[in-house]
Amino acid sequence: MDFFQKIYNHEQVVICNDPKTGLKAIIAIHNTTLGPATGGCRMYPYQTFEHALNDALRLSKGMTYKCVAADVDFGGGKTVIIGDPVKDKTPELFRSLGQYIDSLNGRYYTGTDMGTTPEDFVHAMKETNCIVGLPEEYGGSGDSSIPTAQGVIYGIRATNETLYGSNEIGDKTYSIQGLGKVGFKVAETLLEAGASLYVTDINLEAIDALLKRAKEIGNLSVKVVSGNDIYAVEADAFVPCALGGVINDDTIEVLKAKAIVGSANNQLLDDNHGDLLKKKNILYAPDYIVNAGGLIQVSDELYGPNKNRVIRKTKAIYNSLLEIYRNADNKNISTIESANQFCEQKIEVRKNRNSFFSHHKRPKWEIRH
Ligand SMILES: NC(=O)C1=CN([C@@H]2O[C@H](COP(=O)(O)OP(=O)(O)OC[C@H]3O[C@@H](n4cnc5c(N)ncnc54)[C@H](O)[C@@H]3O)[C@@H](O)[C@H]2O)C=CC1
Ligand SMILES: O=C(O)CCC(=O)C(=O)O
Repeated sequence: MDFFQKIYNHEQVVICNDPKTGLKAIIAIHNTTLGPATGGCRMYPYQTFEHALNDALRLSKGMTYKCVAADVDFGGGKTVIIGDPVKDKTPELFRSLGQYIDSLNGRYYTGTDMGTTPEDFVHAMKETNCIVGLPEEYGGSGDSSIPTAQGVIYGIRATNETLYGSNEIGDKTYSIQGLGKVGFKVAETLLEAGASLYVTDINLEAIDALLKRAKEIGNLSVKVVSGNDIYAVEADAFVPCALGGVINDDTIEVLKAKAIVGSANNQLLDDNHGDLLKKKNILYAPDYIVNAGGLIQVSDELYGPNKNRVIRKTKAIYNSLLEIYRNADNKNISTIESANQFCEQKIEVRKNRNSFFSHHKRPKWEIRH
């Protein structure tokens, strides 16, 4: 497909190339109808530029929807750095990225995503004010995976409520893919509630750490499975907390879980996989609804951090998801279609208001500099 066709629905795509620091990155700004774009920065050893571009485009579009659904006055954007987070990180690389972000003059704010940590952005912040999710000692709101994990737990509760008429989480079995910043915390909460788990991670240290934590909690109902075996285990809910695209023709074929609720961005390889899940009677919690906790926290920083506001907005994930499930059921559509319609209607309303009043004066609020 032609490059411009591919980016047709995006407002702007910035290619960052700095041979002096080794930075190769793509910043994708999808839509700024609601406000300046925001979205974390992922670092991954993409095999090709095409893979990286596709990821940036899909992730930034997801951020637009996530902002609408979470009632956050931002638009959707995302950065991907092509590189290995274990070997290729340097302070200079992140300072260079900071300069590119700064060149966008407040059109885009970034922070962490898979493969990056708040500490990386302490370097980037030396070059730009447009950084969120910094460590608390640098004036940020700290680890955004905490509210993200809380949001996933609210999502699991709403799903259990819909399927079983009770939002209890402790009497069920969950299969968790990925025990990183979010997946580990979700696993911990489920174990504390008394649940049984199947877990997998390509990082064996993460698995060891969870087994150790399970011992401390006193719940040893953790079974470790390898790789793709996670899809076929008998679980009440599959909880994807690693990569996107994991819900596809192959995995839907073998999935035994009755529901999917996880933090991974872009879990469905394609939106038509939402229909396939519906056909198979697997209740899918749209990823961008349940994983909004981190976004809620980092965007809140721009008003001055306030933990109570973050907790209140993260809790709202529970009712939003119940409403999306109800609408999907009433209209006989997939849950992702139900969530998309909910967001697209809101964007349309805002677009009309923007063109009526003077849209170019955004942002209306006083952003901290
Ligand atoms: N951190 C946050 O606040 C948010 C994270 N997300 C999404 O949630 C997902 C997880 O994010 P984090 O926990 O922050 O990332 P992370 O990088 O801390 O953890 C990801 C974990 O998945 C594991 N993993 C990678 N490939 C795997 C595979 N094929 N099979 C099993 N495990 C695999 C990694 O070893 C790592 O332990 C990502 O898709 C991210 O975009 C979404 C919203 C906010
Ligand atoms: O906006 C951010 O910096 C963090 C949130 C994010 O990237 C996400 O929810 O995927």
